[in-house]
Amino acid sequence: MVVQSALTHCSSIKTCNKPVTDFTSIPVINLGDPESKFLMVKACEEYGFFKVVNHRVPMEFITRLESEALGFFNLSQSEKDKAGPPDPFGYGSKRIGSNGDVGWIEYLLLNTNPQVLSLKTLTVFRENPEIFRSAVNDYIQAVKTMAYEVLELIADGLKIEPRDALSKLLRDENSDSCFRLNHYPPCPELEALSGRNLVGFGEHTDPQIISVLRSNNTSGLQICLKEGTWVSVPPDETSFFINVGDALQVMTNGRLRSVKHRVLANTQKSRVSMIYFGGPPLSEKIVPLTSLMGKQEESLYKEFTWSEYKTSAYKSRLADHRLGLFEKTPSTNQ
Ligand SMILES: C=C1C[C@]23C[C@@]1(O)CC[C@H]2[C@@]12CC[C@H](O)[C@@](C)(C(=O)O1)[C@H]2[C@@H]3C(=O)O
Ligand SMILES: O=C(O)CCC(=O)C(=O)O
Ligand SMILES: [Fe+2]
Repeated sequence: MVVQSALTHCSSIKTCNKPVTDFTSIPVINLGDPESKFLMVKACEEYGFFKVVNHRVPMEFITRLESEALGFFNLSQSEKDKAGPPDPFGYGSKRIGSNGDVGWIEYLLLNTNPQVLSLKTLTVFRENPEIFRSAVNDYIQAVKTMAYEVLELIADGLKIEPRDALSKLLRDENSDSCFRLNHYPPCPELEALSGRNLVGFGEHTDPQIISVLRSNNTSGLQICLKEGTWVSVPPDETSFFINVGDALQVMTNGRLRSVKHRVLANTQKSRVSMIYFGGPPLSEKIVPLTSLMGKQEESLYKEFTWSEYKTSAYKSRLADHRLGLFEKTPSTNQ
């Protein structure tokens, strides 16, 4: 994405006032800590968000994929466009989804099934598609393993039985998961003009069960706290950040909350992020887990399958409160 040509589209991309406080009290979970299951549940109840350290994902997988991603994003615009437009998989620039959202971003959206790694994507790597394919697959495999562990710890912490009630949905061969490589180029000109930041990825919640995010050392990610304050998440290239998604909120009958988040483009440095979105099979009914429900407790949500939710989500704009349509008593906040 060339800065000069992209600037001509700036008028449609939102800007944001910069000063937002740092999220200094971010819950940091060490996967080796015997207390981690309780700390995770507390973090998911309070924020729907936490940082994972001691994750056992080899740093080599992370750096290899980051360098492959940069290799792709540094190609000429016409080369990158051969891997687009996203349908939803493939290369996209500025447009996010198909309902009018735009941001200061370019990205590759991929299917996590190694067999289905989009042919369009591979066309860009004519010279050596296997290098890119194996970097993506090694990374996704390692991150999936960590996501299963995180979901099993959350199930333990919530006393859900069996403990794989959540993780089995991601382990399923029909799991509807996806993977995203995001690149937010710096935009120094804009700051000079207005002292504001361009929105890279507008505010939203992730529709799936859980998202596992890793970025380089460039700031930009912000989350929205319960009372509506936005805080900046200090970047940490050696750790992962976990987002609770809408489906997990429903499966816990609102006990864990899906976190509203957004990314602001940095004026000086480019940000590269990689996110695994763990979703259930399309046919899965998304309902509160019985072992979590009190005797008289009723579901806060109407019954729906992941396929129904996904169809509805993909018709929505980023900032829409997607779960609203499925709440028995529509909420006013969010
Ligand atoms: C505007 C949109 C982009 C999105 C599909 C949607 O219509 C609403 C949800 C968006 C989101 C957010 C999390 C993930 O980045 C994503 C891949 C997803 O599953 O839901 C994106 C969708 C997208 O970029 O296509
Ligand atoms: O790029 C990031 O850091 C987060 C992007 C995001 O929220 C998403 O792709 O859903
Ligand atoms: Fe997201």
